[in-house]
Amino acid sequence: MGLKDVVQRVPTQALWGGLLALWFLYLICLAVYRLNLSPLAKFPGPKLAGLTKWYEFYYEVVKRGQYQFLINDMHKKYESGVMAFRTADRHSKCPIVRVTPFELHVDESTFWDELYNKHPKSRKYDWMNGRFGNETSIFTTCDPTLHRLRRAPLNPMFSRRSIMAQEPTVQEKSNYLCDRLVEYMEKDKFINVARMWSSFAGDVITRYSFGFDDNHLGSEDFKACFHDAFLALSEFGHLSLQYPSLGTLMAALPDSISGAMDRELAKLLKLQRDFRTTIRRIKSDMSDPKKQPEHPTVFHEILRADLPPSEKSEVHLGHEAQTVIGAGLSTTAWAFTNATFYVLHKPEVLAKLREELWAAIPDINAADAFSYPKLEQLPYLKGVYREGIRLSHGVSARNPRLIPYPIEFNEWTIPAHTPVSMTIMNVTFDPEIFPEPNEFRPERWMNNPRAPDGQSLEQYWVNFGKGTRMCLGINLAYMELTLGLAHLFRRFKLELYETDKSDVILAHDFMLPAPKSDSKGVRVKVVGVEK
Ligand code: HEM
Repeated sequence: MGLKDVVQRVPTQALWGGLLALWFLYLICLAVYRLNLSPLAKFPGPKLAGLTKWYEFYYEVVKRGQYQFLINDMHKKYESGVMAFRTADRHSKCPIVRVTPFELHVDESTFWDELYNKHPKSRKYDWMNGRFGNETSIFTTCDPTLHRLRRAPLNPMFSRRSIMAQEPTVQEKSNYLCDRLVEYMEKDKFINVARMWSSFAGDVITRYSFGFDDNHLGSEDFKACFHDAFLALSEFGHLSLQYPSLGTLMAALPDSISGAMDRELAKLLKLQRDFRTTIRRIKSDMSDPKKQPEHPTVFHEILRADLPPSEKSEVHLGHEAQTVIGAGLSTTAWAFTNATFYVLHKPEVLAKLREELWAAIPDINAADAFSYPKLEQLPYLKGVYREGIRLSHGVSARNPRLIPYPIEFNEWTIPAHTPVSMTIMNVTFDPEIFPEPNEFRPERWMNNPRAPDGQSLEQYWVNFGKGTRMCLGINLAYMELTLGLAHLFRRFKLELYETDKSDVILAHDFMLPAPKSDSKGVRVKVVGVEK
């Protein structure tokens, strides 16, 4: 009698009962393994987090981007035992906790350099990189060798020298933004600041990527921008991390159905298709000298680079376009929004900024009035945009790395290949390094400041990441923020309109930071033009 005969003779009910029992047995063994036998079982943290990823699911998906806040609480709640190298206040804090069955999280600012800078062979965490539907881009490529290959043609396009050549575009967009502000003043209408800066940053990076832009700055109330669409995508990311096929499913749905489900997400899905169409067009135009852009663009250069054909496919370059444009737009616009809000919220900051800008730009019509080489030297302006970036976080989510050998951390040995994450805000809001971290204080960046351990404060300037995976667009971000803020505050008098701190403070971590969900946005009115 074969297995088939045995199965046929067993009553169906008993068969299902047996399968269920086996499944329960499997779950019990899994629980025993995860809580007692796994190499991570010795690390502190809630039992539920060590048992199942449903714990994270609940806080990220159901409670909408709350897990990072809970992780911060875990560090306060759990005792690590031996701890003795920071101030007394920190001794009670456990710097390492287990946040899922497979991942550890560290909250110890001095460890940032170790995790992100000292192990070039570390990889990103595959599980975390499927959330945006752009899994072959440089941001989501986990393997360090493949990442190096993909990043190599992009690095020269974002060097300081190449970005200096983009100044005319940033000046043109800044001037256009100012023309639009006059329009709003004449109509006495408020402006949604995040959408305005999103249009600005989006037009700049799209122009540099492809040689044209969609003129979001010219759209009514800046509504054409992708601010809300990228936020919708990043919230959806929490769900598609747990169920990766959902992203593929959404992308396969007709626009009418995805649009009915989530208008902003549907806009983003359409954008993904538009990116592929643009890449296809650039590719087919490559051999026609009449169809070449006047200035080098990111994607023309990648297509000219000596790379394997797979690295020039429409799908891969579509992913790369989504990354470059999405990363260039959302983070920069939110830093701008925070800087704009806090400058207007703190009269003493506005006064100091105005004093510096008026001294540097006595005549706004002079040929070099807003020249970048001049304005990038202004220390207070630099402090303003740095605080805008710091308080806006850049990326609010934890960012894991897997190191291919065991590493030591305090009294702990972290096993090889364990996903270990840290979170930018834990460093940039560390009160020992950034006293009164919630305060917008441009002065903290002036006169070569030092951290309490004697190191330059630059060591803890981690909003752009560190090491080989550090932000590609840092030079462009600095130029946009310097010029955009200088034009805005030198040329206009502005007032906040029905806006307070709760419109910028982080309330949801969707990987991109988001304020309270009923925020109407940071809004301003233009109340005067400066001469
Ligand atoms: C204030 C503005 C910005 C902030 C705070 C910021 C922050 C970051 C952070 C934290 C990362 C992740 C680093 C890591 O994984 O360790 C990153 C990566 C990246 N950023 Fe930015 N970014 C900004 C502006 C820009 C701009 C303007 C661009 C335009 C090209 C850009 C393009 C990228 C790209 C392509 C990556 C992926 C790099 C890689 O994995 O190799 N970012 N950025």
